[in-house]
Amino acid sequence: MRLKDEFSHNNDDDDEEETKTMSQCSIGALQQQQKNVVVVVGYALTSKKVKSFLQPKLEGFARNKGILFVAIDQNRPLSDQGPFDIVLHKLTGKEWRQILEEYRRTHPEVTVLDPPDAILHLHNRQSMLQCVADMNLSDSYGKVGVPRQLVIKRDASSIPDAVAKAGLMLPLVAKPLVADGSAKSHELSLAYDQYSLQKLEPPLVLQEFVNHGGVLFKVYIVGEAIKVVRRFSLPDVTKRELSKNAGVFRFPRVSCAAASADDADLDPSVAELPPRPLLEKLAKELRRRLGLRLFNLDIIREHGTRDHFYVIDINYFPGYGKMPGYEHIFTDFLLSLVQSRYKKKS
Ligand SMILES: O=P(O)(O)O[C@@H]1[C@@H](OP(=O)(O)O)[C@H](OP(=O)(O)O)[C@H](O)[C@H](OP(=O)(O)O)[C@H]1OP(=O)(O)O
Ligand SMILES: Nc1ncnc2c1ncn2[C@@H]1O[C@H](COP(=O)(O)OP(=O)(O)O)[C@@H](O)[C@H]1O
Ligand SMILES: [Mg+2]
Ligand SMILES: [Mg+2]
Repeated sequence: MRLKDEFSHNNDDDDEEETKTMSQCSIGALQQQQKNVVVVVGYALTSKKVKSFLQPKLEGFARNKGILFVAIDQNRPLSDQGPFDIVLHKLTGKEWRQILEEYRRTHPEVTVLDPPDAILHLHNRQSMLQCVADMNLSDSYGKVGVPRQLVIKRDASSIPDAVAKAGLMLPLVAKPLVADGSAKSHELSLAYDQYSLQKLEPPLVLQEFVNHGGVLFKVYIVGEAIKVVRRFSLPDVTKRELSKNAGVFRFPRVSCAAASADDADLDPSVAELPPRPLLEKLAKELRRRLGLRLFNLDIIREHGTRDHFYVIDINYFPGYGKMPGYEHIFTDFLLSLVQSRYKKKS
């Protein structure tokens, strides 16, 4: 951990002023203004993410706790910037991953949230859920699995046969195999009959649709902290609807809407949050298996059951701005990271 005094930058007695980079100067200047800085967080985020995550309430909170957020300039070498205690990022692309890997190698003292290869694991909707399937979590609080699914790499005409062979039940949710955050990766459809499946565009994952009463739970994880919220989701598909409908229908991003289902008048058996001990266990194990500290899960309860849950999606560095109390949780987490490093050293 960098303590207050180590941070103060005295320009007068610095002979190497000319070799100092712009970002070091500006961090120094910011530190002058913010005397109690203990943690410097470099961030590389999309402009959308900066807007939703780095809200004034977070920056204000952080400032009071001695945390300074500094934008990483992607046009300059990362090593010339900082010094950072933590690097926070959500950018895609091989080039960026290589930059970060190199930086992790040369700056082991910096906590990079999170390792690029661990994030990559979530960019494929098959590997994303593998950890949950392997875990086979089942205890007195409930059971957590993943919907049955099939990966189609190519050749849409083979889908009806492949689905029949695998014994998947309709309706099916068709999801692009790649989940890299692009608009296309969020284009999902619901398929009511086997033959229309030929219209889909591989590579994709075909997942059994699980009726869940139109409500899903978003479980946000920030290190060891967990926060759960309710969101509206797709309504149940009845047997009657299934027999009457045919075709493949694109559906919008229902659960991403800002409207939370937390205050809605819902059937209590649908609205009841998953048991806390079950989520604690799931989150702890996923943190370990995925090697990630910043992610969320979309989890649904099979309608008509009390404790059968399915994880349908895992997202890296999700929309924390929508998580109630994120400014407290996130700043505490950042401080805890630096404190645990400091403890390890002493
Ligand atoms: O922007 P938001 O707040 O809607 O956040 C998105 C997430 O919404 P959520 O927190 O689950 O409500 C969203 O979650 P879903 O995939 O919609 O479940 C994703 O995490 C999305 O990131 P990406 O496009 O997959 O890279 C997130 O988008 P980015 O902010 O990372 O671009
Ligand atoms: N297997 C499923 N059963 C029921 N609903 C699903 C299933 N998979 C996805 N959904 C619905 O589709 C939405 C988007 O799917 P998701 O896998 O979360 O993709 P994205 O990464 O685009 O958020 C979910 O929030 C949920 O409403
Ligand atoms: Mg989702
Ligand atoms: Mg997702």
